[in-house]
Amino acid sequence: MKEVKGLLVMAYGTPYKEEDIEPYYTHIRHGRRPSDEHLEDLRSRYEAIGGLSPLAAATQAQAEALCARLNEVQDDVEYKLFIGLKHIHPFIEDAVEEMVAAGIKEAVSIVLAPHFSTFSIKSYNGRATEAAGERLTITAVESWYDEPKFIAYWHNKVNEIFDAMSNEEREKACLIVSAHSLPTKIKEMGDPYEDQLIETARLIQEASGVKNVEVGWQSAGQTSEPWFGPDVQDLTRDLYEQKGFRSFVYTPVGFVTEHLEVLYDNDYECKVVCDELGANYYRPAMPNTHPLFIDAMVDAIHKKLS
Ligand SMILES: CC1=C(CCC(=O)O)c2cc3nc(cc4[nH]c(cc5[nH]c(cc1n2)c(C)c5CCC(=O)O)c(CCC(=O)O)c4C)C(CCC(=O)O)=C3C
Ligand SMILES: [Fe+2]
Repeated sequence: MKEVKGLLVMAYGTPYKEEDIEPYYTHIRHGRRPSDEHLEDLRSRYEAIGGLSPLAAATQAQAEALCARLNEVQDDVEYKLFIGLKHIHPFIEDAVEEMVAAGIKEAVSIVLAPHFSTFSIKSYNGRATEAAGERLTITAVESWYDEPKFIAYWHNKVNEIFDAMSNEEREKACLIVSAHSLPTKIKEMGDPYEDQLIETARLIQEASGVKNVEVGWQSAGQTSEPWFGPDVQDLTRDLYEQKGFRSFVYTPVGFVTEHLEVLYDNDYECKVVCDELGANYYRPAMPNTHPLFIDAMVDAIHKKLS
């Protein structure tokens, strides 16, 4: 009989219904309730993308596709899927309890976010191992931002857009590669997050041959401490004015699906800036369950386990 192992897929989580927004936001804020104003702001952003986020369904689909593919490409292990979310049920701790209850002794985990940071991946993995204790062993994939098939997914998408432009448009077009901003203080703790995004951008540029590539940050929190910048909206204005770019192609590679940050911060906010400037806005489809993307995560898992 095949050995059974747990596949723990972790992701951010999103409200399932309107009433979930407040506890969800409170959880993100480490238990401190957001002000009515902040709550209303978040509510209106979900409303602007059509109610709630497609993230819950997308996470489920990605996790199932990953598990199915892992079981398809090898014969030694039977992977059983468990989904654990950071800010809403089923929480990471719930998934670990389910694994224990299912008699799982060994699991491999992966987070549906490509870049490592102490604020993101480290905290997901810490919660999983803490919950597991001595009861099961979890081997964690820490990052996969440079997986060749992940880069291939993005450079194919980018090339499709740039190839469809006229030569004239292409000369004045810029690719903006971005991730969720984080407080810059993480750098003092030796956090690789910023360098990993810069490396993703370099790899996409190298593979695609696109001439104009810039790194930007998005969705920064509203606190007094400094966050990574430039913000993608300010960057768009500066590039338009200072470098004369007239078309912008946004690849929010720190995310893997069309959720609030992409649908609002890119497709609404960046689009508004482009419209104001009279520049062209492009945002290729997110990876979702694209085979190249799923296989990139399969490769990352196999490398980790080898
Ligand atoms: C690094 C990172 C990722 C990528 C890595 C990963 O995926 O783990 C990520 C993803 C996501 N973040 C998401 C949602 C939110 N993040 C927030 C707030 C924050 N995120 C942060 C960091 C990150 N976030 C931080 C440092 C804050 C400030 C916290 C504070 O206040 O101290 C807030 C509060 C309101 C606001 O600021 O917008 C919301 C609603 C959704 C789901 C969207 C949907 O529902 O479709 C997703 C995928
Ligand atoms: Fe977030």
